[in-house]
Amino acid sequence: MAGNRLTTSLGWDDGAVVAVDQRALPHEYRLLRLESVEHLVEAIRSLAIRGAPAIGLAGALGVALSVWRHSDGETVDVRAVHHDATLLAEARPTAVNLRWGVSRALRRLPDGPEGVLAEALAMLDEDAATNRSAAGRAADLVISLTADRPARILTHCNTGRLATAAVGTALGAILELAGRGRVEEVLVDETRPLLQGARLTTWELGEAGVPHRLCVDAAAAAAMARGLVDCVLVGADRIAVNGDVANKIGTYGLALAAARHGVPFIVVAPESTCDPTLADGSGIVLEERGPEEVTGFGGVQVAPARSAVFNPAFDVTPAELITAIVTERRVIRPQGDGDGDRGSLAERVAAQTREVADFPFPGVRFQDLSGVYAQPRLVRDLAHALAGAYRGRFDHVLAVEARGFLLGMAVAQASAKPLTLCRKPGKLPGPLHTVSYDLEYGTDTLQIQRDRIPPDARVLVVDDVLATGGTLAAAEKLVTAGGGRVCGHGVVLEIAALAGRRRLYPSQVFAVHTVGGAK
Ligand SMILES: CSC[C@@H](O)[C@@H](O)C(=O)COP(=O)(O)O
Repeated sequence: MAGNRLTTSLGWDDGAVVAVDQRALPHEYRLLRLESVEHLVEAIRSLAIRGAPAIGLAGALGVALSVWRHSDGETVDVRAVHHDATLLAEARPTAVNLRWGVSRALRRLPDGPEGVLAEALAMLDEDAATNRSAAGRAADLVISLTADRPARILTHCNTGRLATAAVGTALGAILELAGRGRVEEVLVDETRPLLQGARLTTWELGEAGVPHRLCVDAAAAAAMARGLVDCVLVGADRIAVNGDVANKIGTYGLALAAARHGVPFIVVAPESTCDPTLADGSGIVLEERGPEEVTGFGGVQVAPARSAVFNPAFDVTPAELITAIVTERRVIRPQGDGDGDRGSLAERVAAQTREVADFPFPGVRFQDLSGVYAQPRLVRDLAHALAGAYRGRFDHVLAVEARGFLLGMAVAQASAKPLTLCRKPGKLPGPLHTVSYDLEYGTDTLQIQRDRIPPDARVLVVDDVLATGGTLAAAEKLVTAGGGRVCGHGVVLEIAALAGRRRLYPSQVFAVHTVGGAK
């Protein structure tokens, strides 16, 4: 088969498993023809075939190979097949997909070689459909959680077509986003020690023409701190019932950094990666690999000979650090799932917003967001969306009294930036900056303390509703009076008919949800 290209990362060819040799990429595209279970097991152990979905499919094809080898046309040596199945299932311990693939193919043993092979090939087709569905769902979620512009995405390891039978999981979602014009750049962790990111993900992104930059694993947290990442997308090797996720070593550190910087952390995986037997991640066996993967680099010994080595291939990310797990069937919110979590952020806001006629004065249609504040996860997602819209462009949050305080605090926490309160008269001890302005109904005055916002600070102004823009324009004047600079305004709801956006021009406005008219 050498010289040919497979349309998938692995398949079946006349009594043999064929697979792209992922050890040789990106320098050489080499195909393996594996005619014995022993060779297939070795290919899985040595990461010639790798990635949870791909090794699951390899396990199923391996059972087909075993039945093929141990059949005389009339009967199958069932003992020998079960022996091979055990070897296959134990080739690597962490990805539950491997056992899933082996046992699913084994269930067709009574149907003989053709039945088992048909099952394995059906699983390849299913994986393609699974990839498409999960990738589309994850892309929708990323768009709903990030600002209305192409996203900067960080990914780890390789979760693309090499790791699956089709477009991939997390990388599939990235390609889907790129197809929708929603990717500015992908930061690719090199993924020490075996460099699946540097060798394989960059290769796949290059072939797909998606802009990307490679970084050392240790640069990921710094990239988030510098506001270069809007979202982290990774795959998984095993997902416990509570949402703890095992994935390539380094994933846990990424999740910690993402939580620190308010960056959404999304896992994309097939349902076959979910392990219903494990209540949480503490029971996941984490593969430890040989010391030579760490002591050397590119075939050159870099550490002193016989250095002791700690080389776990995977880690477990606790559910509490994960924004969402997306499969082909569902979006799981490990921190809690409720009706309010479904749909885009704008739809969720719309569902929780009530318009009240003639309040507080006749002729005014009041937008009551009380329902929004009653949904803690919605507030968290709003805060991440507002902070994400200006990521890397602000170092201070200003919240406007009164309902803006609720949101401003959440944005300050999500972005780890200091918060200043912009208050009505008589609430703050001086010295103060004061501005009076016209309201949609009447006039009002706002104040901030003079020493709160450092000179030259880049300030994100947060409020719940943008109506005429009078309040936010006044808040902007207070910021500039203190020597600061407004980088933009963030609101949950914009009433377009009142043209507040025009009043604030040229300052940028990010609104999660817009309603047409209200007066
Ligand atoms: C769609 S692949 C998902 C995971 O399997 C992937 O992120 C990963 O950790 C792979 O590890 P590997 O050791 O390369 O098999």
